Amino acid sequence: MSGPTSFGDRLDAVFATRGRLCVGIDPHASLLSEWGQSDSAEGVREFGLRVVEAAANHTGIVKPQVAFFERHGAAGYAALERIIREARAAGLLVIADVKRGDIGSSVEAYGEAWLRPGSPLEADAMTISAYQGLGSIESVLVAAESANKGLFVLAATSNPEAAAIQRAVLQQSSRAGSTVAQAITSGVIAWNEGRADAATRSFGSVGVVLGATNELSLAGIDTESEPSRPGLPVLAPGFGYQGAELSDFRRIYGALGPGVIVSESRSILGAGPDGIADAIARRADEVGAASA
Ligand SMILES: O=C(O)c1cc(=O)[nH]c(=O)n1[C@@H]1O[C@H](COP(=O)(O)O)[C@@H](O)[C@H]1O
Repeated sequence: MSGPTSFGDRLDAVFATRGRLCVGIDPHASLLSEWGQSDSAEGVREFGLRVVEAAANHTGIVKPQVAFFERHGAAGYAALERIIREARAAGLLVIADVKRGDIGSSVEAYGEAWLRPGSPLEADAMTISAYQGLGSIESVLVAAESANKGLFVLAATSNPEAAAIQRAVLQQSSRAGSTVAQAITSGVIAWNEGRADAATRSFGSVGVVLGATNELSLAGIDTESEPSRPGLPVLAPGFGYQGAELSDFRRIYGALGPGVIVSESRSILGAGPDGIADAIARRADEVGAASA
């Protein structure tokens, strides 16, 4: 096949060739110290490049968490630019974990920062928040689609505080009676189904974040019905450090399993610079077995 490939199709190819483990690049101050790096822009850069090198040999997806780079201001951003560039050059799919959200032209500018081809921070996908309404991120949905980029919209996140808002039931709109998480997920599925070439895509280019620690049925997420077409990409943090067990993968995600990206940060990064490659290789095997 020639020509540019949609994010969903690239994700499908990565799943097939490199598996579904995503390594989070979260240079916490405590980890930097364990890794023998200073808590500085240089330290986060060296940490990130080391993770990229190890990930490129054993898995297909990385997710830098922008907050840990933003702590170091402009120099932190320069470090992140380099890490993203090297990760993409090594063939990794990069999900920028930025959790942006705003309205109209403001959110459109966030989309340009992280997804526009040629932007210094260009990634393959970004995390985004639609709590101002799914319509508030329409401009980014459109821009991502035309640039063959991906989005992961927060739906049912892994943190315990999220339930009160994400499980709240909508009073108005065409999705009245749905939970917030369910309405966001249905809206994302509808968007993917509405693309002109949807029938030929294995996965849509827009996914949702569904934390593995969340009780998804209480959030109104349907994990039992036939999967949507194209399939729904699901970014799944919560395994590892936050306590969810890979042995529960099927129970948690059910029919959504084929689209799930297992994302872990501290549980892998804690292996340190000398153990990181083995830790990624081992976890990638475990994720492959649990999701097979
Ligand atoms: O969007 C995310 O990646 C995310 C969503 C969510 O619901 N929960 C969640 O923990 N995350 C991110 O996933 C990473 C989890 O890190 P660990 O708990 O160390 O595996 C952090 O970068 C979080 O910001």
